[in-house]
Amino acid sequence: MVIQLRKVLISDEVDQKCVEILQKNGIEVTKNTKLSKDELLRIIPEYDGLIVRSATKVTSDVIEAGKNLKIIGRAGTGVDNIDAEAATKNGVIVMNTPGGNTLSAAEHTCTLIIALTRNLGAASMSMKEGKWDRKKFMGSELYGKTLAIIGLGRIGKEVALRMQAFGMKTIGFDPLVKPEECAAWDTEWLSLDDIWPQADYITVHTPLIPQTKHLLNDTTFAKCKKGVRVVNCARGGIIEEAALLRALESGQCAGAGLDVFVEEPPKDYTLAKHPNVVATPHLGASTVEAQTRVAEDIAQQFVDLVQGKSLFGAINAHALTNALSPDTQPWVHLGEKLGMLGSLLTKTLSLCNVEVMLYGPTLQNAGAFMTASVMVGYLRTTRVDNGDLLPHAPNMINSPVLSKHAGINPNSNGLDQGERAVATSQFNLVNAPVLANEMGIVTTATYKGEAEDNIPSVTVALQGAGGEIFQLRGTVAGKNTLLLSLQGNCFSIPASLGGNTLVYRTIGSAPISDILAAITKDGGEVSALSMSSLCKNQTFGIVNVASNLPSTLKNLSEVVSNAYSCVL
Ligand SMILES: NC(=O)c1ccc[n+]([C@@H]2O[C@H](COP(=O)([O-])OP(=O)(O)OC[C@H]3O[C@@H](n4cnc5c(N)ncnc54)[C@H](O)[C@@H]3O)[C@@H](O)[C@H]2O)c1
Ligand SMILES: O=C(O)[C@H](O)COP(=O)(O)O
Repeated sequence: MVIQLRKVLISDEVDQKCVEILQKNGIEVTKNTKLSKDELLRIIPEYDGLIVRSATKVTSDVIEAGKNLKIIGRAGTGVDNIDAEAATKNGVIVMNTPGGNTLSAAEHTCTLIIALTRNLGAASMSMKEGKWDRKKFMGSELYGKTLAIIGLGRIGKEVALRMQAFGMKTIGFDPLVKPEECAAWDTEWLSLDDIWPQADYITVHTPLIPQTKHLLNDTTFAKCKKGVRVVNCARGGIIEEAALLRALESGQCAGAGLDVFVEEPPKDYTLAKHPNVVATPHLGASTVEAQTRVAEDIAQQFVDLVQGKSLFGAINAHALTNALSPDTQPWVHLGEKLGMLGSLLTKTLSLCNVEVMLYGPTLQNAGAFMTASVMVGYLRTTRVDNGDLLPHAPNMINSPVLSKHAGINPNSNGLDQGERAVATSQFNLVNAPVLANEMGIVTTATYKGEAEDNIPSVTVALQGAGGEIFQLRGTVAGKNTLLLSLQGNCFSIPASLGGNTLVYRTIGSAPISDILAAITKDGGEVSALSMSSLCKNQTFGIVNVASNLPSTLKNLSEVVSNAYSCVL
């Protein structure tokens, strides 16, 4: 999958370095940070790429309107303002810049902890009002206190290291970090239930996901020490705002440092205005250094992706890992072509399993992209044929997905009579695995070592609901994609897969001269024909057509059992 980016829109305040790097690499850039939602919807079809921070809400309607959109870049960490599921289904890569603002966010968290413990916000406000109130703002030391860190990832770790310098004991919880890992940076891993009663300070550094939403609520506040102080520099909603207000009012919570809010900007400022709250307007990443870093990172990541060098930062393109190098491109094309052929030749199969078997060391790590590319080809062939049927039987599960993504009216039976080969290009390595899964198709890839004939190759087994299996085997020679066998029927001279192609199956054998004559009568000009061996009383043929594809296969259909035309 070669990604071409001609035009990129930057719709949030991103450092100018981003523009410079993209332009230097031949990408046209528009920066407009004042777009309304309607304006964004109107202009997004012009762009291949979109770069945002947290202000632009990249909702499913924006993604669907972005007909040319290939990538959405987040100059920062959190991607919760981007509908990543909609992006995946539409084949759009979502990419962030992990780590670019870690230090700034960690420093801001530490600032909030320190500000809380010495009443900095309120004391400073009172000075501005001309007051000299020393008694009111008695603070407490951090030395010897326990800081609980929920989420021991990049920022959590940096906060621990910094607050240890104040003599704080750091404890924490993270389901994905092992106790020995955080012990290496002097942080004790504890369960949440063990954490609540021990913590003097709690800081959260997780994404906002169902498991972390309202992690601190009435119940968990009640388990904490009276006078616990809390900090949220991660995402609004990890600490339930209403519960926090109640805990502040009752004194169960002595103070809160908040950089993020459920609604930004908040409609209701009650929490921010509370005397025991230090609040900032989502400033964790707002430093010159972090903004320069994330701007450079996202631009360079775009350029590296276009140049096929790296997929760093992509969060939804698992199948693209290992798929970018020029050496793998012919294999990706082979997968697509085997998927298309398989789809054509198994019209009545209600597909439920696809097994991709990989032979030869070059394909050892190719499972994800080969499976995805087979599914791309399979799904794209929905409308390929000589115009009569969908090649795979639609069912309750797959038809809405197929219809939507192939642009077919779900209320019609599929194609209009006479409709010709039209591959749907919406399918790509990003969305095909997800859509296949949604259609109830289970895909597996297995590396099998060397093939018996030592040819590096891919065998695809398509299995229907009744257990019937259709197998295709192919290989790559240089940039050429070749078919080695269909259903075990071998092509002694591998069939070249590419361009305008006719595919046929005969029961028993049929004279080549009759087949060639029929194609000529149908209006096709044959440039090559490869015929398989006769096996299980059938043969297959692949015909490369030099002319346009014939508009009818009437004559060919009279001498073979099945005939199809497609563009491979
Ligand atoms: N305020 C800001 O300006 C600002 C700046 C940068 C990042 N952030 C936010 O900070 C948060 C952390 O960022 P990061 O770069 O450290 O991310 P990260 O991915 O490095 O770390 C997040 C950690 O949370 C852990 N986690 C997931 N579910 C959990 C759960 N149920 N309980 C405990 N831990 C859980 C993960 O395992 C991971 O280790 C994100 O929400 C990010 O959006 C905010
Ligand atoms: O997740 C992030 O990177 C931070 O929340 C920063 O958001 P911002 O780019 O809008 O400042």
